[in-house]
Amino acid sequence: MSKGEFILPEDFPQLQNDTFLRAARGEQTEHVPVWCMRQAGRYLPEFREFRAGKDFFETCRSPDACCELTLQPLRRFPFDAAIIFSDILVVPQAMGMDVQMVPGKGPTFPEPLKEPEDLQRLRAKVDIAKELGYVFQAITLTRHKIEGKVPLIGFTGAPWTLMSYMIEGGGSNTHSKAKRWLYRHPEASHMLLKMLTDVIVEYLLGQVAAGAQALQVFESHAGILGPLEFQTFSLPYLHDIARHVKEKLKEARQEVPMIVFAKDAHYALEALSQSHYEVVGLDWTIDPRLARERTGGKVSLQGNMDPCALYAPKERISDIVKNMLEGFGTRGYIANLGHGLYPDMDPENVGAFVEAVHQHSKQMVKQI
Ligand SMILES: Cc1c2[nH]c(c1CCC(=O)O)Cc1[nH]c(c(CCC(=O)O)c1C)Cc1[nH]c(c(CCC(=O)O)c1C)Cc1[nH]c(c(C)c1CCC(=O)O)C2
Repeated sequence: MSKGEFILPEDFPQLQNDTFLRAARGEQTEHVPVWCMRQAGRYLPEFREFRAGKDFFETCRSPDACCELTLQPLRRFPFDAAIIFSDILVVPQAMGMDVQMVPGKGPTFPEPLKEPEDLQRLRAKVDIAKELGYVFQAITLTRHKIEGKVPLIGFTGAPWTLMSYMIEGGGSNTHSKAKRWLYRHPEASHMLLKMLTDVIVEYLLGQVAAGAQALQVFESHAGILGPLEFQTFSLPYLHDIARHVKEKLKEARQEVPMIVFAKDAHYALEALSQSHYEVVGLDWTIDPRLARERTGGKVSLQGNMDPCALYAPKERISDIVKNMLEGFGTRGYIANLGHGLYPDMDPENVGAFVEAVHQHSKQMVKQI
């Protein structure tokens, strides 16, 4: 696929269930759509079996494997959307950094960025089609193989979250190495965030050209910033991403809803609801009614059941879901967890969550 060449929607099987897309646009649907972050993941025995003995990023680079892993959860549960199997750390790889997934430890950068001079190690101009073409191929293949059952979501990490990984070199409790840059090297920090933003915009446009029907931007490390730091080092870049992606899509007469998930960013709810994203994703620490109030009906909301509620017995899950639905209401709402599924979660309880969302929301819609 050459740059700027758009595959026409009619090339793909027709979409049969558009509840997710309609809810993202703020419309009333017959039932509340539901999907789960990390729905393609280790809680599924078939996922563990398929991934066994294979390197994580090798798997990410195989379009066939990504397609299979994306489809696995759909064979079990009536999810209303699929998310392409990949990882946010393919972007730092595309910029020239080595990233490995170490079993039991998680993502690891053998040579993280230490000082501003290290920015010179990054590719100044990234050939997105060359470096990340495998993700685009995975999306196109999956969009065909999904046979129009549900929409396919593409995604990226947000600049601050990626920057923090690139400097920390892996997971961290304090993120103090990355935050040190913000306080000590603000100019170099902005330089890096801008570089990431440029790559991310092209990457997301490539995903849409390849067939992604919605885009989610993961600012997973928002909560580690305070309000002022978020306003300075995260929000402007989240804005720029949505603005530039939408501008380009408009030129190509395409419309794709965008979701921003800034985990633990309570303080930024109002700002996020005015940041050009159709949907704001919420973690479980925010009360649904309060979130509606603070976002003032400007955006659709997505979330936000505590993933750990899936450890509860099924009847209790049903009650928790009912309560959540009553808090959010059924219009302009996409049910999800407040973060990803954990590997030790019981697939049966995930099924109970999905069923409870559909069942309770259908009842509620009938009573409107
Ligand atoms: C921070 C982050 C990463 N990756 C991602 C984020 C943002 C979301 C969040 O806040 O969790 C995003 C991501 N990672 C993965 C997906 C696939 C789609 C889906 O959600 O189903 C998505 C959307 C696959 C994956 N990415 C990863 C797995 C598990 C590892 C495996 O399959 O071997 C999956 C299914 C690995 C990964 N990748 C990353 C981490 C922290 C880990 C876990 C490491 C561990 O616990 O050992 C970085």
